Amino acid sequence: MRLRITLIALAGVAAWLLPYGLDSYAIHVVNVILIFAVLAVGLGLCMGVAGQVNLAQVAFFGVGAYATAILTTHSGLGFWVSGVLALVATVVVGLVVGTPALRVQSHYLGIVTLGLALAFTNWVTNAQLSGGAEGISAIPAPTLPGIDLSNEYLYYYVELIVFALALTFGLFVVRTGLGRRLRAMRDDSLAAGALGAEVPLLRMTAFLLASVYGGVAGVLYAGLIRYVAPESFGIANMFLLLGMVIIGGRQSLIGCVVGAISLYLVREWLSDHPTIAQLAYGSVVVLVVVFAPTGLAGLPERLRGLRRRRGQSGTAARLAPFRPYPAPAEPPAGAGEPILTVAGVTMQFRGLKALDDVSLTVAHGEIRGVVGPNGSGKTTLFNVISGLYRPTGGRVAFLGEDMTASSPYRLARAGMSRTFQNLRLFGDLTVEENILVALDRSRTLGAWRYLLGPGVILRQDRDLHRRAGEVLDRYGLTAFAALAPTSLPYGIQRRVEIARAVAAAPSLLLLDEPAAGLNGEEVRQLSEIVRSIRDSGITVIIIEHNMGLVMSLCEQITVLAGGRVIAEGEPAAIARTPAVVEAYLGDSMDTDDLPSLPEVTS
Ligand SMILES: Nc1ncnc2c1ncn2[C@@H]1O[C@H](COP(=O)(O)OP(=O)(O)OP(=O)(O)O)[C@@H](O)[C@H]1O
Repeated sequence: MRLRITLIALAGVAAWLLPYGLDSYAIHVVNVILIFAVLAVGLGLCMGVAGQVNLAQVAFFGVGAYATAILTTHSGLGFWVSGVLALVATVVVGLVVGTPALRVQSHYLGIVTLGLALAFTNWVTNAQLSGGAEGISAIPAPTLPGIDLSNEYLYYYVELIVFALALTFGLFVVRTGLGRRLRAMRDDSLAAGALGAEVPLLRMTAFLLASVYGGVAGVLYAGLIRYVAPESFGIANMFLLLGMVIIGGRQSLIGCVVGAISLYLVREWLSDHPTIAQLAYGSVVVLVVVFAPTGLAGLPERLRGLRRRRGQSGTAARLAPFRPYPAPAEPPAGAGEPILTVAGVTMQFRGLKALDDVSLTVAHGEIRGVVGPNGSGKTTLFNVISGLYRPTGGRVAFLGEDMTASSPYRLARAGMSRTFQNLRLFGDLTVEENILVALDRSRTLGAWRYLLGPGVILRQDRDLHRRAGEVLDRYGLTAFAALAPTSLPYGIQRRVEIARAVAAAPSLLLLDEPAAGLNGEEVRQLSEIVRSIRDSGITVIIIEHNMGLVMSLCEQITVLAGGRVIAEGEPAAIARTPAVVEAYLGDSMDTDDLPSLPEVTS
């Protein structure tokens, strides 16, 4: 920590003294680099941190610059007033660009945003208001009392302060709740949604953030160059920006700044050879993508990883025992009442009926098993219940409300949480951050606090870290808190996923084959964990092929075969049901002295 503060202080002093050693050309280059650095940080937030393809960053930049130019020259407004209005205009454009993000998947956004960027260049080249191909010149220099900002040495300090604020704000976002949710969405939007992250709004927020940075850079550019023309906001500069972010490291904002500095210097160096310059950027980007996919900023971490793989280091951390939840003093409210009702649900995938008129009711406080042969529709049932699939027929009611086809994040916020058959942990987040994403219930619409109440955000974050520490401790995972979950043995990853699902404070927990890939001792621990979760007041539905576990853990079992419920009842009775034995259990189970159960006819 002390080293970090010293480094920041040294960088601050160096940046403050920098103009003293520079001639007028060099300070101009530095000023332009700072503007590109602000742009790159904005693009890094949207593309790198949030994983949203954004080819409209250069258009945001253009809107900021052009709006300032138009307002100062045509409307006669002062520079700073125009700058603020230009920023508002850019944010409005950001909202428009971000709107498709509410519905369209990330890779299509590339096309949508590219279209918008091209439309912008087209408009400014042809519109009278924007001065056509000639652009707008004679933008008045910004003024500050007693300071002549037409002097680039002094303008540098304005830019430096804005850049420092922009970078600090970006880092603040990345390291707190909003940034964690954005990163979780980038890693696995499906799992993030299932934990309550409002994915569509988060996507939109990513574009809004990018637009703010684009607008700020545009205003600074208008004040520095005092002339705007279409070629500054065209596709060539968009690719330059993309190169900066890719080279620097998409996920690291500091990396984006390093990328902006290095690529702009290369551009300056090759400014007399534009064709070679384009080829050079292209080659550098390709080399980075192949040899350092995480960018320059990710290199130290990759080298550490390499050393670990060579056995020079490694974690000796051990899984500690699970500490059971204290049982609540009184039974949970509504005990015995239905918490989930699935009524006549059908799920048709083109020619295949994965679920056929499935009905079941689960009571508060129950552990329900769902079993059946491979392909019988168990996971599809979970996907319908948790909102990932919209059923072709039937209804799902949760906590007394019809929630059929509600989006996963709404169901998660209503109190439903789940794990996945094929583990969906956020691989680029640490184990602790995985838990933090689940614990954090803040609404995306509350993100305005980042601007107006950062103190509240910091306090919330401290509290979340404390609670994450408690969760990790309960699940015996403290030693793994700072590690990437994917670097851990399978059994530990399964436990992290369960801890994460429970951290979301559900009333209903869906576990999809939690024992898959676990050894005997791990299955025993799992059984203890699930029972304790239930005893703490959470209803559990568990899909499992491990019949020993299901029989010992579940109070009720629903058996699916070919997408239909073929039997339902207590474990002992299920094991005696001829249709179940025939469809699933085979004759390997000793069922002689178990009572038989009437088959469910539907
Ligand atoms: N998105 C989808 N598109 C098309 N078919 C699907 C889709 N999801 C599931 N299916 C099909 O639906 C059927 C039921 O699959 P599901 O994964 O629900 O079975 P399961 O009982 O969970 O199997 P397992 O025990 O192997 O996990 C399968 O035939 C599967 O191929």
